[in-house]
Amino acid sequence: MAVEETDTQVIITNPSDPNSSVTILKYGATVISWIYKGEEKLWLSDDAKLDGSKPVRGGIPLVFPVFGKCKDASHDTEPLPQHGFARNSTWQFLGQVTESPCAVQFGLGPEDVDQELYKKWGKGRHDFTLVLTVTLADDTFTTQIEVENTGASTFEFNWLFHTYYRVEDVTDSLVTNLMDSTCYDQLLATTYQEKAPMLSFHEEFDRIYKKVEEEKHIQIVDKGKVLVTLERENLPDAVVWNPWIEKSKGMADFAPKLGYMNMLCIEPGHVADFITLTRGEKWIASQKITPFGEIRVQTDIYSV
Ligand SMILES: O=P(O)(O)OC[C@H]1O[C@@H](O)[C@H](O)[C@@H](O)[C@@H]1O
Repeated sequence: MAVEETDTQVIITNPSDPNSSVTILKYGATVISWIYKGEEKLWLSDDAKLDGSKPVRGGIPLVFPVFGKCKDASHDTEPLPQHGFARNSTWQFLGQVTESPCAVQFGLGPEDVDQELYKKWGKGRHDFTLVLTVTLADDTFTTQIEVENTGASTFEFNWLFHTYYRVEDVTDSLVTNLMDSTCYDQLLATTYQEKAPMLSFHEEFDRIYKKVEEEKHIQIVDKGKVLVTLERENLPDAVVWNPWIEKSKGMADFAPKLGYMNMLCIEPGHVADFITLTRGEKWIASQKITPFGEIRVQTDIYSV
């Protein structure tokens, strides 16, 4: 069977390759595993809580309606906790939508969110439907989100696929095609133009790359081999994050303690500013991940 549902999760197996699968936890509609040809591609902490007691440390947590903690006291999302409420709500499994490639959907509405938490967003007046579509094709894995404003009040939101990739050694990993983008370094609280043709990782890293052109495919490269080619639709910003030693030590659900060496987050989103949806409007965005590729150098000046 290509799609198997248990009380807590949904597993998709590629009918043409039993060694390729995706596991999605209903809690947060969090993808917790993507195995391609027998190899796990996502990082999941050994101490990640999968029982709904806190957002999952690893996989692909979903960030909505706010990225980080909103610092603007007058904004609707300001009372919400870091990264909003989608990652810590149990989504409804809507079923399989296509057979080949195999795709499943999950839905979230205000009724699925802890009411105390939900009311922190615009005093509970925003009505919305989120539909997540997870598609496992032979050589690609796609997560797509549709946000619909089903209420009378206009709302503003951020979206982010907080994707944790598994890497062998992060100090050997390079990230391409962010050169020339405007970057906000969250650790230094400064904005500058990225000049490095490839990013490398030797200390804590927490940056938001803004308005990265859709034609640019962000890649993770390890010793000349492309581990990930990431295509984005409607997701102009990309957060690149590694907590390194001290920060990961401070996270109770982060294990093993040297796990920061084996993970790298590349998080496509719309976070540098808010998306506005008026009554009845829909917004759709997706990330498509290919676990290989040719190295492509795409700068603002030339593309190979
Ligand atoms: O611990 P959390 O809430 O899952 O957040 C993890 C990280 O998520 C990243 O997206 C942020 O840029 C970091 O600043 C943050 O530390």
